[in-house]
Amino acid sequence: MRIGGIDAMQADAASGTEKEDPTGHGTGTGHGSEAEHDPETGHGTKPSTNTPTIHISNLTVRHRRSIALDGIDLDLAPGVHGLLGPNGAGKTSLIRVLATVSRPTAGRVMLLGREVSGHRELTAVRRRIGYLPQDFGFYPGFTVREFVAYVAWLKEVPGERAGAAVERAVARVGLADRIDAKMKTLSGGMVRRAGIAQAIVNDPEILLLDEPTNGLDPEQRVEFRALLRELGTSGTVVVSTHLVEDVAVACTGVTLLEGGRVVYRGTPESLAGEGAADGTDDGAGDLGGSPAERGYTAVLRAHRAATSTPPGARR
Ligand SMILES: Nc1ncnc2c1ncn2[C@@H]1O[C@H](COP(=O)(O)OP(=O)(O)OP(=O)(O)O)[C@@H](O)[C@H]1O
Repeated sequence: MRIGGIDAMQADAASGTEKEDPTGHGTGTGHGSEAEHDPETGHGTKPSTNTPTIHISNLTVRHRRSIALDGIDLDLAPGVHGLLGPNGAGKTSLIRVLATVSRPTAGRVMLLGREVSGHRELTAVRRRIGYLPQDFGFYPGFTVREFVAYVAWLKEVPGERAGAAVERAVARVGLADRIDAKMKTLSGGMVRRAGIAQAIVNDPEILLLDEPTNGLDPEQRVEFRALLRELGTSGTVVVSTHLVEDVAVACTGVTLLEGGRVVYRGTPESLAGEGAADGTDDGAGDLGGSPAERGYTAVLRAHRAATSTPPGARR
């Protein structure tokens, strides 16, 4: 059986990162191992709203000779956190470490109060995480229902709840009418929505979405923003995107990466304020840039001026 997206996974394997199953989740989700969930909710104990569910200190990720993440510190609590930054900033590298599919070169990562190092911690935490990779594989002959059910099984959603959980996740991404269609018959945007459905099927406490709105039409993007907000009320959502407007509308917090470092943290409102405070005429206004997009540009320019980094400089 051909598996879509297999090339990307082989490239990851060649780069020395952990082997993944076709959906892009790490192997060893611990299916069949001792469950540590709350029997009522299927979750572990939920952290209080202000407790960081993600704690990162001095995180470094190196890919051969390039440094993707350069000793970053980050604490994220429940809410929706937009991860912005130019191409190569390190967004995907960060999300992959948080999803436990690639290992840091150095530093400390704590997810849901657990240090993610040994196999036991990995299997326990993976059940409570949802992950949409930038490119994910799937069996083209699977229906949407089978694809999402497969991930529900990997995540150890109890059998008696799995069927309803799959239908709910698929409905939440607006694919209910295609639930029994084969994956290979879906459009690119629909495949992306099926990918989001598999990421939320276990009602994750940490949800990691790498460019989730890629390929979605404008109507779906608007609906997806509403879903993001809803998901952020019960968990910690990290969304990597180039669409600053998605962050402005749907996120409670913004983290901007450049060159593997955190160069800005704030709210969508404070980011928009950076654009107004900048005062330089960059032409973005003439071209219809929104306040948040002008803020994004202003922060990057200020950072580059301070560090004398030319735009697009390679590390
Ligand atoms: N498998 C790999 N092998 C070698 N270098 C890599 C690999 N993956 C990422 N890199 C490098 O690490 C850096 C960060 O890449 P990453 O994909 O994390 O950035 P990004 O912010 O997600 O970029 P984009 O917005 O283009 O998706 C880049 O310099 C990239 O070339």
